[in-house]
Amino acid sequence: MNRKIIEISNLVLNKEKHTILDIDTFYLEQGETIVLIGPNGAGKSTLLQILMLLQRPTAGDFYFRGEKVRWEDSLSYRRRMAMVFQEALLLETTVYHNVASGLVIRGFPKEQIQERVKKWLVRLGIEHLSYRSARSLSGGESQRVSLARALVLEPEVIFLDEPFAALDEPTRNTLLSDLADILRDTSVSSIIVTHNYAEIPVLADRAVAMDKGRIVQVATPWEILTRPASLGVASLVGIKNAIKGVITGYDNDNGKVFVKAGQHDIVANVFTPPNSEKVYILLRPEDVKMMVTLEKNEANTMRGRIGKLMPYGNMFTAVVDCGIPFTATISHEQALHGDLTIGRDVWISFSPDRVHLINAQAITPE
Ligand SMILES: Nc1ncnc2c1ncn2[C@@H]1O[C@H](COP(=O)(O)OP(=O)(O)OP(=O)(O)O)[C@@H](O)[C@H]1O
Repeated sequence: MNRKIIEISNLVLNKEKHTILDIDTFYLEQGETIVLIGPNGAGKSTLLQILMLLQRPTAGDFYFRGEKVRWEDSLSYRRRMAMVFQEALLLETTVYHNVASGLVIRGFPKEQIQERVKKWLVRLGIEHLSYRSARSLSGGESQRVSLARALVLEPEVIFLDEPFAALDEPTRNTLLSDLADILRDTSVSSIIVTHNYAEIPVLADRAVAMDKGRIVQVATPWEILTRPASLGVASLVGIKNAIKGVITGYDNDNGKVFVKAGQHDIVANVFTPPNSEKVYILLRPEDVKMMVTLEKNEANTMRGRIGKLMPYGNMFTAVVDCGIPFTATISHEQALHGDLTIGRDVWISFSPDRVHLINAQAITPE
């Protein structure tokens, strides 16, 4: 059985002599959630518009449930989809009528409308707001209404374009977790655009990274967060250490690669190293441990001085100058008990398992 709900290939969108999108292949499977990331202007929203059949590409194949899309019937496909935007676009009426409106337009019988609207108001925790004017709602409540409006249609695919971007952090976190539960419990397939990589492990079955109108990586959440394919993707997923190095040796039997970075010899446990001598060493700040006293002098342990402290969610990161700067997150204990002072001499350490190497030869400075 073809589990692909949406499949596109060789898709190109040109506007005013510029290529806005150029995508070889992309698909979305039944029940799957894809999180789409990319810098501003990468083409994420434009891709959603094409997948929603709101914009026709210049060229390319587009299949919906295995059948070639008929653009002249775009409305019939759109009725099987729903969209949620960053700003809740609500009608100036009650919450109940906002949620019911799509079903009314589609001519559903009254009892079915009441039943479905109630179900989704309850599911999104907004039943108590049913008779409130949509105008009087907070940002978080409005976005819950937007989600209910989309989900009440029981679409086959739902597209969400930065749905949490305008919300404060606690509101965002509860809504994020509720949405993740809903997406797991229903058979709806979804594509969610975000600039917040922390949403990837909560929501995604697969993550897709775009840049300059192209798809540059498709990966599992774990892969994209720890094994980004390029410096661009690394910066999108919060990798704060991208250190230039040169490969000095290999231990192929044990999957080890030795890299010189500044005056340091770094060990990476990597079975398929990049095909170049010059590399970037990529490391998540969470994988760099900072210590005031040295516990064990293992591989990849070095001495340095705290040069900068920065907020990082509810925590901090320290930039430790070891000849080259390494960014480390600081444990709760260290944050609470005052090990943090700029100028303090510390040790940092990271496991060879956590080191990801990418080719630096292919990267030309912009
Ligand atoms: N109708 C159009 N005519 C010309 N250029 C367009 C048109 N629509 C989009 N673009 C350009 O296409 C590029 C992709 O825009 P798009 O909004 O899809 O990016 P995005 O990844 O969603 O960005 P953001 O994260 O800022 O929302 C941008 O450079 C934009 O200016």
